Amino acid sequence: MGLENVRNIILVLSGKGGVGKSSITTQLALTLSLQGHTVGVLDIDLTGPSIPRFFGIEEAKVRQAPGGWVPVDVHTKQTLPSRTQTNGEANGQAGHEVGALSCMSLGFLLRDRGDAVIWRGPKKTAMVRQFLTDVLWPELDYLLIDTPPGTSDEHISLLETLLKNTSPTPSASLPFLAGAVIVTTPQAISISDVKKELNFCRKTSIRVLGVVENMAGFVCPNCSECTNVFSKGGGEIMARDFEVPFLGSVPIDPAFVMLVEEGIRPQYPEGTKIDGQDLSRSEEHNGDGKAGLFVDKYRDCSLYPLFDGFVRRLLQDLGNRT
Ligand SMILES: Nc1ncnc2c1ncn2[C@@H]1O[C@H](COP(=O)(O)OP(=O)(O)OP(=O)(O)O)[C@@H](O)[C@H]1O
Ligand code: SF4
Repeated sequence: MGLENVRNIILVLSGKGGVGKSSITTQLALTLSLQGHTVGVLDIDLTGPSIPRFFGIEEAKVRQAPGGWVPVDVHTKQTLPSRTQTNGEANGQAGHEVGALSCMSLGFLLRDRGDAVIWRGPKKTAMVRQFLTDVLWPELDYLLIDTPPGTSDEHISLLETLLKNTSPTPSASLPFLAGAVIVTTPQAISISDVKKELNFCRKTSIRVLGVVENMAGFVCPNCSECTNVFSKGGGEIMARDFEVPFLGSVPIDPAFVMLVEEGIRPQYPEGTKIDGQDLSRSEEHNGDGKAGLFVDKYRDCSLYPLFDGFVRRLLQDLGNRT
């Protein structure tokens, strides 16, 4: 079984496509790594494997070893230089310890990036099983599984295989199926879809670790304003109704898109604040294009402080089992 080196498994689910599930998975993984944990990401969104694009490693190829596939390293364990805050105080660290991050996705196995995957149920089922059993993960604190939207053949085979090979409690030697993070957007349609996802978790006894409401507002690239484009708060109300934790709202940040698309380090106008946190930094950065580590640039993104908070809350709930 390819999961024997994994301590905790977290699923990322969404009721419908395009709500930002893969971008949330990416940011949860980067944040866990920035908190010093060793992380893996398994992308089983077979019809739209986008995780390699988010990490900027689309050209990477997975190596076949005698026991299975060797996942691609997004970055290794290392120390990044510490950041200096705008108030001039160093953050108190000699450096920032970052845990290793590796990734497996069908995207690495397709001959051409544009190749479409049009498979029937049995082939999808076989592929998901193979991804769960044949990937040679290194020792991982957390494995995040990015799933396709909705509740599909992939989900059923994923759960069948996982429930056989994981433990529902953190005490056993098997990986702990910690639960699921559910991603939604504020629009009503996506919220009604996500209710189906919450019901799916109830029926399958998957613990909901939290709901994230993505694209809840817009960070203006010209001024320090974050505007709520859609009505905010639907995700929180729904989480309350279902008695599951609400992790928080994530605004649309054009700087995050530029980071993913162009590899450009996020920069914000003086005084930009999100949830009261000042994002301006005293350091001057030039546009360093594709060069430089993705995780290092992500530290400057407005969304990182939010995810840092989400992950801390989530791990506290889980009892920080690493
Ligand atoms: N908070 C955000 N700020 C800026 N861009 C975002 C944000 N969330 C998502 N995006 C962008 O929206 C697009 C869709 O996001 P993503 O691919 O994560 O959605 P998805 O739910 O995984 O989609 P699918 O189900 O089709 O795979 C991506 O280009 C992503 O960069
Ligand atoms: S929020 Fe203000 S600065 Fe930003 S685009 Fe709108 S009007 Fe312009």
